[in-house]
Amino acid sequence: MTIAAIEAVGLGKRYGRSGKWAVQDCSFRLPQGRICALVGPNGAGKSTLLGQLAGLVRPTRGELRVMGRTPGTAREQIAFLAQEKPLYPQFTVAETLRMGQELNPGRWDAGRAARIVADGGLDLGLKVRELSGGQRTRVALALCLGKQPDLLLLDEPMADLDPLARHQLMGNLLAEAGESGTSVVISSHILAELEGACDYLLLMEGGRIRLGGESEELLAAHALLSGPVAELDADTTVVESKVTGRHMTALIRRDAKPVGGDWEVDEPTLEELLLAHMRSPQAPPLLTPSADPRCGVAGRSATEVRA
Ligand SMILES: Nc1ncnc2c1ncn2[C@@H]1O[C@H](COP(=O)(O)OP(=O)(O)OP(=O)(O)O)[C@@H](O)[C@H]1O
Repeated sequence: MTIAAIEAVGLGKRYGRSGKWAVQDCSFRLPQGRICALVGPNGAGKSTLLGQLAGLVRPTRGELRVMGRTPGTAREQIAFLAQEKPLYPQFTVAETLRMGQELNPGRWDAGRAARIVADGGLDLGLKVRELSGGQRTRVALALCLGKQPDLLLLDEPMADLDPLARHQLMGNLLAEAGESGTSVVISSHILAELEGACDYLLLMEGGRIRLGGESEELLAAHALLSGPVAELDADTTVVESKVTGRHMTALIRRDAKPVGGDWEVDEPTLEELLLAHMRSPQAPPLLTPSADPRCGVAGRSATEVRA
């Protein structure tokens, strides 16, 4: 099997000796070249996991490999855009890019960094402190992509951008990552911006992975039923069901057998899938084979994971 961009087994992080676990028992793989959405409610553990992947937060437990190496020894292969987007306010945009070049000898792609800045119409002579939040995001992203990382980690990068700038920058990011085969993990609360942009998904909640794998496979592993109120088969895994008067809708895990009864059966949208899981913490976790570090064989259908 080729080396995964990320491989985590039993990963955990507890802040302080008696603090609560911010990340717990996380096991998953991210194959190389994927654009992975990392989603989950506030406090789910996304930033902590990204910090671990960047080699900035030491795991309390478990194993973590990035491109086959421990994150601390793979720093030159990783770029991390934290929520705070640390940049030197007194530097101009041009000086910031020069700093990127000097900090990344042998890896820096000046053309790519300049292109990202130019696409935003940014004046290279402006100081960082004179830029808007969205313009700073663009410069920070240029620094990350100019480094030509094998793994790009983005923690809510688009939060301070207007919808048009978000759309534009996401387009830039996907084009640049696609061209270079960079693996990307991007955390966001804006589900609409992830749909269509990401081909892989990790849903976290309470420090644990709830869903992991190819977005299309995860969607295909579920069915959205609607129809008159009726009993579902006892062996059906129901993620969420809602009754309104005599009408019922249910999101279920699909298995090999066809769905019986008089249901109208649809595939859920990504948003429906994620929201139903976030509202239903009792639903069992699900990893597709490519996301399961214990499953060396690709091509099998998604399997439920014992927590
Ligand atoms: N430095 C820290 N010290 C102590 N606890 C922390 C620290 N950082 C995070 N936590 C706790 O760890 C848990 C996970 O936080 P984290 O920031 O990783 O979640 P998140 O999913 O990124 O949240 P958000 O979507 O709000 O950014 C939370 O309960 C938080 O209070």
